[in-house]
Amino acid sequence: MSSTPEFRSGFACFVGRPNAGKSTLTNALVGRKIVITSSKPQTTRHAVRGIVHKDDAQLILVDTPGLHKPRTLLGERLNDIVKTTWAEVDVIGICLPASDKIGPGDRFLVSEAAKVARTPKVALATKADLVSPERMAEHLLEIGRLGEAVGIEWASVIPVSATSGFQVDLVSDELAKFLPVGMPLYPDGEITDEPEETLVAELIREAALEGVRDELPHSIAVLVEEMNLREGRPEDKPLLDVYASLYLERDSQKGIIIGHKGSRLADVGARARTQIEALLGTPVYLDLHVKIAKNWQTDAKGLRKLGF
Ligand SMILES: Nc1nc2c(ncn2[C@@H]2O[C@H](COP(=O)(O)OP(=O)(O)OP(=O)(O)O)[C@@H](O)[C@H]2O)c(=O)[nH]1
Repeated sequence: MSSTPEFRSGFACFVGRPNAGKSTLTNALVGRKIVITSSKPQTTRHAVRGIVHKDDAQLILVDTPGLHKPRTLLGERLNDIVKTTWAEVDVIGICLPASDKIGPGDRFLVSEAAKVARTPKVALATKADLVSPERMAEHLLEIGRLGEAVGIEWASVIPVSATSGFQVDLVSDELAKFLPVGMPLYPDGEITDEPEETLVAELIREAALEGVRDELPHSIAVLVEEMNLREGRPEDKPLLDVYASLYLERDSQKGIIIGHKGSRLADVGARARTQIEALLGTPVYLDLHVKIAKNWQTDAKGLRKLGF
């Protein structure tokens, strides 16, 4: 038998009241890197915030909308969505900043999380660098008591500082323990901390290149012209409008990309749209136009912008 531990892959999300340090911890874990790839089917319909690549695991951090005390039916529905996510991930990290006393906001979140009984929960005492060891000890006791009060058995309780790096690796090790054994869901692909427009452009480019990479090796560039949430949509049914141009170098390449009666371009659009939705966690309307980049070829800055 091999002594190599099995590879694990799966999903985690961070829960915590505003300012609890979720984003900072996500960035620290991911190392400011977000991996985007289009060569594998996305396995989550939630927004991927970052992917932690470890030797023996791949931890995909997904985003959830904030949970609020429901005052309306819509509020309740939104909370249902959040709890569905909590039930779908493999482990939940609950961020409780050591710099603050546990308050009603924390209590509400933790008691809601307790209702998602089957997902393991790791308590993270964030912002450890801001407090004395005595205060941290007190905080850890409070966390223990809070768990008991709401019926959560913490899988572990970890002090961590995202800004100093203290125990950030321990957090990823601990979260990874709860992932199922499985192959990486994302390849070790391109790593970037680019803004969303660039990531979206890259997804469209990948979709367009699929199957024609040999014919059009470096000839496709994509520019996202505009990306906006459509106005007037109900809060629980957002739609993101994405207007993008797909630039080719020569007229003769148009046929390859567009296909018979536009069939290939329609496929490219559909594939890209699915990917963008998985990345951003929002339904997307994608308007994709094919253009020739002749004018760009004399414009060095424009070419660079397009990635030629
Ligand atoms: N000193 C210190 N500050 C931190 C740490 N983590 C986060 N912060 C700060 O705390 C503030 C909130 O951090 P965020 O990561 O944005 O918190 P969040 O939970 O994502 O907040 P929301 O997006 O509002 O839900 C920021 O000013 C961070 O710089 C930490 O480990 N140490």
